[in-house]
Amino acid sequence: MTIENLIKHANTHTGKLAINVHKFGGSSLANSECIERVIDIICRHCQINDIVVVSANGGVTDQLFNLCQLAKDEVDYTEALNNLHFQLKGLIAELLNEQNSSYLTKQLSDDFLQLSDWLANDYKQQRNNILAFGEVWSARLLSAVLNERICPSHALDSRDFIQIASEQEPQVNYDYSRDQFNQLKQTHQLTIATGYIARDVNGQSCTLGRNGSDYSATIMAALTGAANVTLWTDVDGIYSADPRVVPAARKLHRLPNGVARELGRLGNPVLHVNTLKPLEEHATHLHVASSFDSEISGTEIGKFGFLAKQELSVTYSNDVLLVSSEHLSALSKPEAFTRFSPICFDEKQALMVIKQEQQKAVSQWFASKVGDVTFKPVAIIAVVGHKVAERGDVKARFKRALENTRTLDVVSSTSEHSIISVLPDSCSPELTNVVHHEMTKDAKHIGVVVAGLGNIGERFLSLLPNQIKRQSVLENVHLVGLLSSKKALINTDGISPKQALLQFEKQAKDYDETLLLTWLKNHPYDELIVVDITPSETFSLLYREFFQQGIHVIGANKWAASSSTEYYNGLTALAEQNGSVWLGNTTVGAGLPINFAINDLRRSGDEVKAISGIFSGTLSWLFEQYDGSVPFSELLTNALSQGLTEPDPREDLSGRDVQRKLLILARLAGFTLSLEDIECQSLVPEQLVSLSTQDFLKQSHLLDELFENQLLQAKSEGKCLRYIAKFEINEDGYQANVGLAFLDTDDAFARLNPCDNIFKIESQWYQDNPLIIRGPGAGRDVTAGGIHSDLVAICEQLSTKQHQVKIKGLNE
Ligand SMILES: NC(=O)C1=CN([C@@H]2O[C@H](COP(=O)(O)OP(=O)(O)OC[C@H]3O[C@@H](n4cnc5c(N)ncnc54)[C@H](O)[C@@H]3O)[C@@H](O)[C@H]2O)C=CC1
Ligand SMILES: N[C@@H](CC=O)C(=O)O
Repeated sequence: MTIENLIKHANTHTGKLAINVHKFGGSSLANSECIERVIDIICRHCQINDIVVVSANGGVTDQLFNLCQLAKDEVDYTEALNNLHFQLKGLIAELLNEQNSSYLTKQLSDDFLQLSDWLANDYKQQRNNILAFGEVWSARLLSAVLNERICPSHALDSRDFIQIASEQEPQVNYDYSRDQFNQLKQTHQLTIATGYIARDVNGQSCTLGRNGSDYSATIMAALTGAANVTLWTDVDGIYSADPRVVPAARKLHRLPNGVARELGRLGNPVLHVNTLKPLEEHATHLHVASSFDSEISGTEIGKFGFLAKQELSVTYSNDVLLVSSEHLSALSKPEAFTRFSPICFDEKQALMVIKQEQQKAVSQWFASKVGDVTFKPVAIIAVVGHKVAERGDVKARFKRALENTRTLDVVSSTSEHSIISVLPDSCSPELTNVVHHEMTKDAKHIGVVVAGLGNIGERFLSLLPNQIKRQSVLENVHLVGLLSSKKALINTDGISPKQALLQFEKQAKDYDETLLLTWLKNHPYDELIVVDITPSETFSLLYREFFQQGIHVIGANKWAASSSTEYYNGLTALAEQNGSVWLGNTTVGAGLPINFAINDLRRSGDEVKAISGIFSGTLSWLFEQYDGSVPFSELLTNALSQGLTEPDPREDLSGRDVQRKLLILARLAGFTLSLEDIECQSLVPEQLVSLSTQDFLKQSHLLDELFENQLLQAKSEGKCLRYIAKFEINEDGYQANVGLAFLDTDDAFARLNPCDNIFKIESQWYQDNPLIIRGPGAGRDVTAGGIHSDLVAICEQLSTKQHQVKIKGLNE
């Protein structure tokens, strides 16, 4: 959706649309290329009544700091000033047309006159005003570009409406700020507001400190009651450890509010503790997303259920101090807490752990008291997760991970969401990796969506609870979606496998493909598997979307694997490109390991020369039993009711199902062909071809005479009826066909149990004595079992797959 569409919408419905706040950090606005990306994100993700909060263009605040420092040191800053002016003029010229560019350049030049004057005469008093220029220029430029190209927009200087108590105590005066904002906000225009800056009660410019623009964004959300705040940044989410230190860190897709606050408190570089404060009393969801790849789903912070509460992460800090003093007793605990929010506090040992930057304030506090205080540099390592302090298993694992490490005996965090160990030496990357591995080694969460709840799908689901219980590799598998052709139930927090069909019956909503695809794009799982147990070609056309998102597919559905050569090759290439696993071992022979065997022969260097046999459980069941005593149509109805046939049995009788299976196997053996290359004999008479399935079943008695005649003829030659598939290579390439055959009654293909399939594989290694695979080739149990086998196989593969962390500057 582009913003133009939303403008139309906004003109009539502005009041009804929920407000979202989007914040772009400095690195996301560093140059014209980055700003173009931001504009693209705005077009795709913003509504006209949203608020965009911006930091200064990357590097500008540092340059302003530097100018202040040069002024203070009385060093000539002319060149640095000119360079900054030149850089900003260049950015304006690159992004705007001539008219707008000259207007903005003039404003910029006026600002530089003011800046020069302040630096020369009043840099101390005007320091915050000088720093504020960065955000003002950034907001002004972005707003001008949007106005020129995209939509009406206006820039606001947050100092004109955000009022805080003081720079040291940045509590917001919400009533005043909201009032001011409402007076300044223009309807039907996208608001671009400056981050990082505000004014105190005396009207002085203030800055909001580290991650100040994030704080501005959440303040804006609290002022406007926004539904979401997205922090667009240079990382694509919050990880279970700093990914620059721990390469195996996993993205935390959903963080409960309390856990996020604790991560911020312990110094997470993305989440500052102030950022979360304004949201404490609101139902606003906070997102962290990458402005460098807006399609990747980031981290969502809010209120979540069980699954998000299971997540653990590991964080450390080497910039902390152990404070010891007899005053740190129970009596002074409340005061110490109010003043310093220490990381750890142990009243029995009379010590606490604080951040290094708090040393001065703590010393001043102790100065008014009698007795000594000592500060000792230490480090901390912490495991953070929902109420971990109450989880004995987590504590035990944490202790085990620290077995060979020297620790001080202080582990009482001041939060229920962390367990902390204090280290006398700095925390090394090795230790962080060891602890992270121990805490998260079995935490890869795999979501499963099951499409098709019919004959086979239902049996697959009935086996699922026990499979999850018994197969350790399925331990972290969560059933999260159920789809039929008309209804869908998606529950990000998991659907109970035991109650799956009941919950589906009660809670499923009308199937909406757009909603489904949106959810799939943003799902919060480490891996997602779609199990396609539908007979639907339409559903198989979604595989492209799935593979584009790196989603894995288990297909019992044969459509995709037997699609045109071009489409099939495109699909397999796409899957490989995006790390998606596609398994479809039940597409041929139901649960029999035939696809697996051919794949394995090829993978290990053998060359398949011919594949033949009986590939249809349905036709095997029918012909093994059809002796003329019972009409053919009656047997067919019986096979249908046992779940042996395709939903429409003409798929079997026409030979199409067998034709598809032969194609799938030939492709697995490494040959390039398509359905048209396989000759197919249909057993469906012309007059039954175009009826609905219901009408066909009603008219199926019309099959009886045809099959009786075939049987009589076969018998007259001392033979029996079987439907055979055959692929073989010859001098011209290959030959492939499926059709009815009269076989000797003692032929290996004729002496099967009803419903059995038989596959004969001739290859370089199996020349004189072919490889034979035989067994039931259709039916609920064997097929559902085969799909479970694929599920276990995929989960095994995924358990060793490393997640690719995307961090600008690290691996991009
Ligand atoms: N019966 C057998 O022994 C074997 C069957 N298969 C394959 O298993 C698949 C399922 O077969 P059955 O369970 O017998 O079929 P069924 O007709 O009993 O059930 C099909 C299910 O798919 C759902 N569905 C149809 N179109 C859909 C769509 N576009 N989106 C979402 N759901 C959709 C239907 O609502 C229904 O729940 C077929 O592709 C079949 O070829 C594979 C191996 C063996
Ligand atoms: N109708 C099919 C079912 C499985 O694919 C068959 O009988 O082979």
